[in-house]
Amino acid sequence: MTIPCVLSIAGSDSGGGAGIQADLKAFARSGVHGMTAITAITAQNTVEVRAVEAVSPGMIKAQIAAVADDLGVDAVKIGMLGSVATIEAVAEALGRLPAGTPIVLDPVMVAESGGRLLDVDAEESLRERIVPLVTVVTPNVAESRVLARAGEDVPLEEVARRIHALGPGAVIVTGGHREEASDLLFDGERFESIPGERHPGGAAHGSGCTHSATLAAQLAKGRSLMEAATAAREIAGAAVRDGLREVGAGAGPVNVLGLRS
Ligand SMILES: Nc1ncnc2c1ncn2[C@@H]1O[C@H](COP(=O)(O)OP(=O)(O)OP(=O)(O)O)[C@@H](O)[C@H]1O
Ligand SMILES: Cc1ncc(COP(=O)(O)O)c(N)n1
Repeated sequence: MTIPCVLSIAGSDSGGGAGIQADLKAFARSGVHGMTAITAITAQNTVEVRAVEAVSPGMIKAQIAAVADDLGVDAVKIGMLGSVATIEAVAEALGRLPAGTPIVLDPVMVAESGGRLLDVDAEESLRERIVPLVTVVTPNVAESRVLARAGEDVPLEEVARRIHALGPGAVIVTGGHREEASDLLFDGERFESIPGERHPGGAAHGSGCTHSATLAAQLAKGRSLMEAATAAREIAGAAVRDGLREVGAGAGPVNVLGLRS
């Protein structure tokens, strides 16, 4: 039996809580081989994003082609993209992957600590160039309202419908910032609520990255969208519950591998 190979196209978090670093831990948790195409390097900790440096579009495309040409890509997770130039490079590279490769997009916009991770002028490119290409997009509530251009008065179901109309296969609005912490899945026909316990005392820096990386890993393993979404909710929730509250002065990193010394 060959192990699935899953590619994360995302930014590096020097604090190890989110981004590429979270994705590799989540891939290991789901028992797949993780590969990376780094889009940007952030100088970041649990309190703030101090600096961001984009990787060149040519180097991003080269990383994706290098792994696709040799190891093969059974699923993709996309996280921080940052700028219009990066979005163009990633859209081009995705077009060269075999048709039907599952692609999960976590539309990262702002870090939990508040720093911007997507240029405001890149929101439209994300909507037009990436969202229509993906199998499933996993915004949190705030990101879903930006993607759908919907204010607070629009019900979440309608927000999900508007995002689906942009062209992805499905939408999962994640519930970390909702009172009941349940995720909402819309596949274009039906809504499914994916419930789970809320862990208010946990540590949630990297929860969205962990969720989307787990979703990609589970799809690479051949799970259905509902099975993969259920596993991603469970694993991300447990990673928040077991999160490293004592690490850093801000929101501590999630702990998807259940590490304790
Ligand atoms: N306090 C919590 N208790 C239980 N589950 C949580 C909690 N916070 C987040 N989750 C779960 O983690 C996953 C990610 O959700 P969330 O809405 O936090 O994403 P996000 O805001 O994009 O995360 P991030 O800010 O790390 O990018 C979802 O499945 C969500 O239900
Ligand atoms: C490189 C990178 N990618 C994604 C996030 C979002 O994660 P969070 O919202 O938990 O800060 C981040 N902070 N840094």
